[in-house]
Amino acid sequence: MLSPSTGSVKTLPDSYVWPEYYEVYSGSDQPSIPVIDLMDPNATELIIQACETWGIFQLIGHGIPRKLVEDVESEVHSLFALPADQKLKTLRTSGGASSGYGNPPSQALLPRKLWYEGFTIMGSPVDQARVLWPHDYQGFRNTMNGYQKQVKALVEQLIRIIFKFLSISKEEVNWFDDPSNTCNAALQLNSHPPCPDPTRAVGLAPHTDSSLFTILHSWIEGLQIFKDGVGWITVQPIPDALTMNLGDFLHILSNGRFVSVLHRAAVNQKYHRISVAYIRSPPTNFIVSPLLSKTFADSGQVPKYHPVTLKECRGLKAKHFQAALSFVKT
Ligand SMILES: O=C(O)CCC(=O)C(=O)O
Ligand SMILES: [Fe+2]
Repeated sequence: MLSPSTGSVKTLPDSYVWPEYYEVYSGSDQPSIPVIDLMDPNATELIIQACETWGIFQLIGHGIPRKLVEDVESEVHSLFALPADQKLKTLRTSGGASSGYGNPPSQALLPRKLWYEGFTIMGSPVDQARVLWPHDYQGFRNTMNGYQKQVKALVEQLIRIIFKFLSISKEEVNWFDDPSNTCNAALQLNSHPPCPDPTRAVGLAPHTDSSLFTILHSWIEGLQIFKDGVGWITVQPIPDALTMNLGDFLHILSNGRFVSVLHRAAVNQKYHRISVAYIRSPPTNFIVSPLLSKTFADSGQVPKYHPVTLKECRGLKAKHFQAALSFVKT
């Protein structure tokens, strides 16, 4: 996590200097991430194709108003602009509240510090908002609740499209519509202030998400994805688009057919970059197994992964980080 003085430093402190430099592909033939209009009559085929070849796409025509996204961005800036000791009052602790200020769990396994501050919201943000703004928390709470509600409906629409293609029946995913499953979605707010030496610092280290699906928004360039055969590619923000990236659980459910995209966040010298990720996962203890029949009759019916729960997957990630999925492979 960034220390209180980091915002004003002119030189990158050693603890933030990464040994490895991630070159980004800059050829003129750089393939571009699919942009899909949800109102397109062929949206389903385009989404499935993007899931199979990229594991990520940008979505327009999704119906979430620009004004709401702008309000979220503005509330998130106000949150990270608060004094450090105020933010630290909501610090997430192991075994404590799962909402609040803190580092990604992977930080402990990384060789250097991330140029990063994060804030996680599970369920209603009201308790943390009250601590951060004791006299005026309603604006933050209402905006975040409003965004969570709309983005949740959008994710569910997309997951339904994907489940239908995978021929997943209602019984197989009875957890998906269960109203008591409120804790399998998180709003992850990410902040990367301007950095004095962005090529040697890392905002978020390369990772895949332990989710079914993540919906991301940022106005500022910084998200990069790894494409086999090409290398690291920058995702160019498009006005009004939301970025959809698939996580480990759709990869496992599809028996490896859908890509769980490797991605990272780069930082820059000029702008304070904010990103907002809505992360939708299966319930913590629900066992996910590859689906072998029906849609993928051609894939040889050999499961590529053992059945696994989110809890187990998180445990493996906390121990082995990006090597985690190799422990679930058959
Ligand atoms: O900041 C970004 O664009 C990526 C964020 C991300 O990967 C995450 O929150 O898991
Ligand atoms: Fe991510």
